[in-house]
Amino acid sequence: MNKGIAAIVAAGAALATLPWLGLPPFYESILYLVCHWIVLAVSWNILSGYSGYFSFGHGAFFGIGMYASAVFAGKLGWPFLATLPMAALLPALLGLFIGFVVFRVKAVRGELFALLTLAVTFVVATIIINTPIDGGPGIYLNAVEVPHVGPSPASSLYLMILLAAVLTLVAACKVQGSKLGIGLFAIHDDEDVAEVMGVPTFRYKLLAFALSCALAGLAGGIHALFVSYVTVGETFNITVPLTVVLMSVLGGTRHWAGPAVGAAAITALQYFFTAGDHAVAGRAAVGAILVVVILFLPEGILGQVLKRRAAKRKDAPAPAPVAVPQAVVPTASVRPHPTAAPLLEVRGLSKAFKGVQALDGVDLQVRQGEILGLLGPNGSGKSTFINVVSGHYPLSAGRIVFDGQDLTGVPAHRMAHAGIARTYQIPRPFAHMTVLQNVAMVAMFGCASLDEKSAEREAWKWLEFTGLQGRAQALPDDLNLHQRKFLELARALAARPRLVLLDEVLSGLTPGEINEAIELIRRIRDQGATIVFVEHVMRAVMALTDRIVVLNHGKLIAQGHANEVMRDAQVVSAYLGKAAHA
Ligand SMILES: Nc1ncnc2c1ncn2[C@@H]1O[C@H](COP(=O)(O)OP(=O)(O)OP(=O)(O)O)[C@@H](O)[C@H]1O
Repeated sequence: MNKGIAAIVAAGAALATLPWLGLPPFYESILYLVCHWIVLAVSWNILSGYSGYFSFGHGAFFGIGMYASAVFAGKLGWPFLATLPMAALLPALLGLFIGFVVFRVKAVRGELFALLTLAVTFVVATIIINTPIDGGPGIYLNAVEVPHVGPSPASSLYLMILLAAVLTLVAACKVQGSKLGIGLFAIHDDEDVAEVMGVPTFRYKLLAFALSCALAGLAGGIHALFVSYVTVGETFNITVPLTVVLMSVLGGTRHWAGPAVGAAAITALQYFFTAGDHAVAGRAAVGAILVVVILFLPEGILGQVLKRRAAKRKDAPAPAPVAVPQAVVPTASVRPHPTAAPLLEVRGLSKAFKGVQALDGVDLQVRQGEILGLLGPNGSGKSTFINVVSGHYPLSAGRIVFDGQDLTGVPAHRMAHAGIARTYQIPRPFAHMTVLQNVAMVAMFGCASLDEKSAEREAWKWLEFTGLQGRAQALPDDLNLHQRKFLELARALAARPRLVLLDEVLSGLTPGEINEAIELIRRIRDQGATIVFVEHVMRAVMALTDRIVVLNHGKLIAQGHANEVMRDAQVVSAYLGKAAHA
């Protein structure tokens, strides 16, 4: 059991003794509310905080849970405990359905997802009030027997919500520490890159959404019995989503415990002011605190504490350098045989953007073990080629066959699993992950598919290889361009790919840095990787490539040995005049 889960279980066990301590009922009722909001805020955070998909529909899932228990126990006479699985299942199914439709559409991210989920709340409310589920008058649960979990009905309700809070916290903690959590954090920072690095983004978002909805529904089911009278007006309003967002932002969304801290703080504050008959002042105080937190602690209370601790760790001496592993010691050069089998074969590859034919029927083979230079004037389609072959963009026509496997139209994460890795011309690291985490996550999700510990070891190896080991705990924003480019390289290599697509890794580097990078690329090939190399720096092209192909207006106009291709009249007129000045 990890430390977080042990702490949650220990705290839960201690709080479970409360009903037998003979304390005034006041404690149970305030703790009920704290646990209630912990379930709602922490469950919301599993999707929205971790992956950045802010949902304003949490009220709908909570409300469906309430109505599930109200209908099954209040109207149909089910024993209350038997209604709770339904209270969790029904919102989870709705979440899966919404996610299945919405998560496929790239345009529905950010504020559109928030608005869409808010709209779901009103749609669900309208259906419930206009059908026999409620029909208007609300549902009474006075006659429903409270399960005898504790010494009194109030303490039984408290114990049930306490158990739900423990479950929710354990789930959030487990998710955060798992591959799912790391994938969700990557989605948060850059979903397209996460997919290209091997994260099955669609599946992960669906899983997180379903879990988040199920836990909100569970809180709703218990709350139906707590309030004992359920109405649409009181259930499906903006209060639940707004409150959980505020609690999570206050506590911090990047840690499972953040929303729990926010939930405890805001509930206690509101209770304090309400008990003193100053409810309005209480709301104003909560609002003022939030303004201060958003302005001065954008990562929330817990986020700030963790940041300070991380900063202290960064100041600590760097861990002893890892021994340079065997794999990075240059071996005898693995030059491709001229008749080596093609690792990648594209046929009729085309990509059209609105009004622009970026790739137009490109046929190309990349042989096992070669460094293929991809050249062409600006706008000729080189980056688009990499974007299409790595799955970043869907192709418009053509076929992609990799190692005999037809990868046409498969999602980008499957291309990564098959062994294709890439760098971005403008580095796109995951901004909230350290350099080490950026590289380790690719070792977990890419072709290597390592477990967390092995992935970290692998990441150290590539940081050592690229000379970034001293910056392992830095955030990408703290790196200069040279280091960010090498981070891109380290990430691509940590996947243990069979084909590496390098998109202008040398642009913007000084001559000394270019020499270093050329040496590095040689060493990558010497380990057996096949490389497609987009570059304008001609001396690097001449020094590194076995073969080059030249694109112009999305069409392949020449291919062969660099010396021959450079003399081709079409290449000279389309590209070389310009390249000479690059
Ligand atoms: N996302 C996009 N949306 C619309 N048009 C695009 C997009 N990406 C590329 N293009 C267009 O496709 C064409 C090819 O662009 P691409 O970036 O592949 O060229 P390139 O050869 O890599 O150029 P450079 O050397 O400047 O990087 C250009 O006309 C470009 O404007």
